[in-house]
Amino acid sequence: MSIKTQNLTKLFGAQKALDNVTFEVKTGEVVGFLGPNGAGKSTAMKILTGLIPQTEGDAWVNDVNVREDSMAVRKTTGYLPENNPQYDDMYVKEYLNFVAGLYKMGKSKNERIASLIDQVGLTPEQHKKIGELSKGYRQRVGLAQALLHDPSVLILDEPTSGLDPNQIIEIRNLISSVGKAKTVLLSTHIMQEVEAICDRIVIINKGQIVADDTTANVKKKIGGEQQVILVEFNSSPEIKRLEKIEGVERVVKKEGHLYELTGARNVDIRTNLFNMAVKEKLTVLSMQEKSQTLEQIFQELTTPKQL
Ligand SMILES: Nc1ncnc2c1ncn2[C@@H]1O[C@H](COP(=O)(O)OP(=O)(O)OP(=O)(O)O)[C@@H](O)[C@H]1O
Repeated sequence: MSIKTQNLTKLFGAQKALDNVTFEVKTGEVVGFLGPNGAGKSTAMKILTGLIPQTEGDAWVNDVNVREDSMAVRKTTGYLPENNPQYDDMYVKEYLNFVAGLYKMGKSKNERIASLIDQVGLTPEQHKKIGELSKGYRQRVGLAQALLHDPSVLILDEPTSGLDPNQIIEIRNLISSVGKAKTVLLSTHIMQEVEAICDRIVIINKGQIVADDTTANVKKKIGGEQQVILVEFNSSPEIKRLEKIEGVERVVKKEGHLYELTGARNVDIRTNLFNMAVKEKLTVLSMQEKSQTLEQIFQELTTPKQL
């Protein structure tokens, strides 16, 4: 197991930023850490990288207890903090050299820096001062800094926040490619990001884990009780006729001759719908099951239910 937390709790004064948080990231996995603002993502990441201590519970990176040996953890962990603080007056290479010095990287560092500058796409901007770089390029410097000592574990706090759509895709591709050989825990608010690059998601809300599974399983579990069928006819039958189909609980007419039928999953609505269409001489042009998006699931798990 590359990352493990057990009953991790963090109090800031009276506020519980983390409340008994237990999760694991297996070696080689890319896991998305999701949650609304203030959910506790950055706090958990700071504890995992040894920046702040937990109040209770334990955290391990590569089987090393973070509280017991945070220096050993730092050697095998690359961390991109949320605000990616860097020295604006330093040149890109100068900064990476400085970080390499902190890791006591020795002579190999020049070669490593040159290859990372290429890998993260910093080549055209490598001669600039960090303060002169756009947000996307600053983020690349942050990633290069996190990758410099070739860590086996990467902890990335909102790596694509504030980037334009092209930069988001570039940084995502970069994470995907470096993620092939590393264990990655990345926090994000962007659901597509999780679907695009993560093997699994851990969703946290108000300091507590509310989901921990593969994206597909989370979708199945949360959106699993109901099925939604989109059906298009070549005419517009009355809603009442569709409501009579066995298993259908709700019908919503969409644009044109398109309808959305919702019902319990234990009845095969599609077969019943098809049989009814044949019987009533309705022509079905298309029929498909609509899957719940990760956004809807995230909303369901992290917003208080209306009474
Ligand atoms: N140093 C601190 N002192 C006091 N409260 C803090 C401190 N750091 C974090 N908190 C509080 O802990 C809670 C969790 O914050 P955290 O930054 O971990 O959330 P997050 O999930 O990373 O949010 P975001 O998505 O907005 O970055 C918040 O309510 C925050 O205000």
